[in-house]
Amino acid sequence: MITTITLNTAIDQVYEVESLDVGGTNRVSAITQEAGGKGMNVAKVLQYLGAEVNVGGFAGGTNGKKIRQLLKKRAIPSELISVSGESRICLTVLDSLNSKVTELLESGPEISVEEWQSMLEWVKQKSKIVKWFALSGSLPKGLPTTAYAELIQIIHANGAKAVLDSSGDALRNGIEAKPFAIKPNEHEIAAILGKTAITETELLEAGGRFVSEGIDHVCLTLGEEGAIFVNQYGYFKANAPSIDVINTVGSGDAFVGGLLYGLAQNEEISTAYKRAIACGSVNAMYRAIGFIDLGQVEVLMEQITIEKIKDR
Ligand SMILES: Nc1ncnc2c1ncn2[C@@H]1O[C@H](COP(=O)(O)OP(=O)(O)OP(=O)(O)O)[C@@H](O)[C@H]1O
Ligand SMILES: O=P(O)(O)OC[C@@]1(O)O[C@H](CO)[C@@H](O)[C@@H]1O
Repeated sequence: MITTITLNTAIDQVYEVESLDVGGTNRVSAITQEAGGKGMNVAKVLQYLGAEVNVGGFAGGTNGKKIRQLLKKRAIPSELISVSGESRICLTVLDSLNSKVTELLESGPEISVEEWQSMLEWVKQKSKIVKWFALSGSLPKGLPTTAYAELIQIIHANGAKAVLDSSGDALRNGIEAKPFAIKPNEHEIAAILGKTAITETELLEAGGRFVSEGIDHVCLTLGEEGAIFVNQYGYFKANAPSIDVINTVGSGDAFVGGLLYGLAQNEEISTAYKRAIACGSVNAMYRAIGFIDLGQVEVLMEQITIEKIKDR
């Protein structure tokens, strides 16, 4: 069993328009609606891969009710904690003519101290029986920036492992709790290092430092450029396959899904890395967020090469 936790769940709505006219009237040609927030996408991908998965997080109001319904429709078991605030809607607008993706993300509900305590207690109980966790996404208002660090400490205390995918202070503090794996993109790493841009050398240095500090797998995603991996055996670089891109939103989550699947199955690590990249790329080939086609994943895995840059 793998549990994904999304503290800021969402209804992910995707609108496709022919050519987005900012400030004008736009007619929507296609709509998809899904339970969203990063951990939900990780769970969808894990389910496609055939893993046993369940989801935790906060959900409130009519949007929270809808999120539960959407999960039920997909037969993804959910143990969301009810909150008094309203869960958010995240809107992605796909401009098909200009191949542009625009995201409009609500900030989500404010979480009370009591609601956060319920989450800590839930994770305490859950990590006694579940070995693998994905902790994904932004923190809703009301939570301390140490929220992921607190969850990781509880998960570790029970001998379970966590993969963290967040940004800003939540990522910086989460890294200090030494999760089993992290998956920042290059911009997220640059931001926590106080930079606006980052070179490959700086990325490698940061990855090496995180591994020295106790993180087993540092996975730095580079969009169409693939990913850099740092682990106890060295520094590696992998290409992303060449694809026809429709919507890259959720590719990072699909990557985490593929990685977690491989780690939980105790796969050869290079296979798990290739699966992660392939899942991210396949997600980008479809309009829906967190959709993968298993056959496509297998095909793309064959097109990925992992090259060792240097030893550690
Ligand atoms: N244009 C692309 N072509 C091929 N593969 C892609 C492309 N964009 C993303 N991917 C795949 O998805 C993986 C994750 O992408 P990316 O680095 O954009 O993650 P991210 O920024 O966390 O994404 P998001 O936050 O939108 O979920 C990449 O490592 C790559 O395998
Ligand atoms: O505000 P967060 O949690 O950082 O990101 C939210 C979000 O953009 O991330 C997913 C794509 O990765 C979408 O499902 C969702 O809308």
